[in-house]
Amino acid sequence: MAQRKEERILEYVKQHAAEGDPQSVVDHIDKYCSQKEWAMHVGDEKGLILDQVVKETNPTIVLELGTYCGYSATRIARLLKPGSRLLTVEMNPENAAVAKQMIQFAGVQDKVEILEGSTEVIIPSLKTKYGVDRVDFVFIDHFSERYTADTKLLEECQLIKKGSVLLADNVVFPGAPDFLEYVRTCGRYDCTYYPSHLEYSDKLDALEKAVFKGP
Ligand SMILES: O=c1[nH]cnc2c(O)cc(-c3ccc(F)cc3)c(Cl)c12
Ligand SMILES: [Mg+2]
Repeated sequence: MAQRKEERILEYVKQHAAEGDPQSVVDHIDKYCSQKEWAMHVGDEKGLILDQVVKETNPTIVLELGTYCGYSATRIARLLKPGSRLLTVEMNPENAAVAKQMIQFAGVQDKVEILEGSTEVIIPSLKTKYGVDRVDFVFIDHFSERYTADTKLLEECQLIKKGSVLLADNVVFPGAPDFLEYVRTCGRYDCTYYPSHLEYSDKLDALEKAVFKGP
């Protein structure tokens, strides 16, 4: 029996999902985490909203804050057009190791790069160290206490441009009240609220989309 829950999830996927099939990986993580062990993936219900926003944005460069086991990285990467890429930031090295294997098993490793470290250090290095000019889509799903600071950092580093889409998870549970206040009142974002439920639960949660209108 693998020691950590995240390793047990990976083991279950490797034993039951179809290798090279990202949808199968996503479906099996959802199956395991709804039936056996709850885990903080964006999940199937909010995942459908994520899918819809990714499809309507059709991004070339995606930034994800909070990789965890690679569920949403796999979910997003399966929708990306050829030549596009997803950079995902994870500060927990054990989670990054699980995510790397999950993404590899799903066969989306050519589109996904895992950046290990904290967002406040990595975001300012994206242009110089990772050759990023602008990001088209940001999935914010790390720590709600960092949502506002990292959004301001993306603006200050000129990593988002007019039309860049931010999509934040957990704006109801655990909640990100200062983030909602900021994007809804600073005057630089067009915001949309998507009510849903916490992953694998009937607790209320929601996603907030904030489209940047420019500096
Ligand atoms: O920390 C999180 N980062 C990114 N997504 C998260 C998420 O989707 C859910 C939760 C959560 C919610 C309720 C609960 F009882 C335990 C955990 C957390 Cl804590 C995070
Ligand atoms: Mg989340």
